[in-house]
Amino acid sequence: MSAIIESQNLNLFYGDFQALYDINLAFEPNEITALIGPSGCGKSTFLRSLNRMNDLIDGVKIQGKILFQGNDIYAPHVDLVELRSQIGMVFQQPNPFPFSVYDNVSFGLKLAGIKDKAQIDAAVERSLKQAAIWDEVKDKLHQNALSFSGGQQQRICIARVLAVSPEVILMDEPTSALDPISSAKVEETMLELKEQYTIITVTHNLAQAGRISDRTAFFNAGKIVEFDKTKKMFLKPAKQETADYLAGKFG
Ligand SMILES: Nc1ncnc2c1ncn2[C@@H]1O[C@H](COP(=O)(O)OP(=O)(O)OP(=O)(O)O)[C@@H](O)[C@H]1O
Repeated sequence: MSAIIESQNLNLFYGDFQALYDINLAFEPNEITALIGPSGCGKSTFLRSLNRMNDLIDGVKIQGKILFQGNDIYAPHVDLVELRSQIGMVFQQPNPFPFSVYDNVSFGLKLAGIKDKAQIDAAVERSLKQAAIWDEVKDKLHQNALSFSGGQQQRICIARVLAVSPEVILMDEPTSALDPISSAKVEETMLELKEQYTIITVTHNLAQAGRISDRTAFFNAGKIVEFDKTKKMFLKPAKQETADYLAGKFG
């Protein structure tokens, strides 16, 4: 299989501080990859590099390449709105806009210039169904998204990403702000979504990584220590450092 998105010798600096060192990771389509590691090891920084969210931060310097479908996303003239519709992101805190469910989910389509109401209605329904929230909101599409529970808001945010038909979905601790039942629903949704999308998720929850991910990348101090199939890494890690982290000896 060939990777849908990959980093090649990625180094990232915040001013003088180097946060990532020579990261080479290739992500297979239709898989969930978990990024794990102790606090501050660079997981979120790496995730944000994959759709250029770090561009928003002053003083960031990036070396190396991120190839998406073979093309360097840091090449000049890359359209960032288009890039972020192909590589969407879901954040730790559900962050719906303070307007209706319908307006949240259709936001990206309208931004892309789509005006046909029937087309927008169909995309809103498809996305909410894929995000496993349709049944809960179908009669409340014009209710403010902020009036729903945290778990529902997170699935509305997932639907907002899906509406613009991404290939890759980046998730930064998507369940850590949720109660266990909402978390389980989001995990179930992720497993359904991988049939059609590629998911890369940061998680502090090793049990969650074990439950839902196909592969795991273990970061420590800005470097990749180990990257392998999750079952293999969790049962028989290649490096002592990984074994110690998985055993809870640090981090
Ligand atoms: N905007 C920034 N400016 C300067 N340094 C930053 C910035 N964002 C992150 N860092 C530093 O880069 C390093 C990696 O941070 P990052 O948030 O990527 O780690 P993480 O593994 O995602 O951590 P956590 O699990 O706590 O979220 C840390 O030392 C952090 O302090």
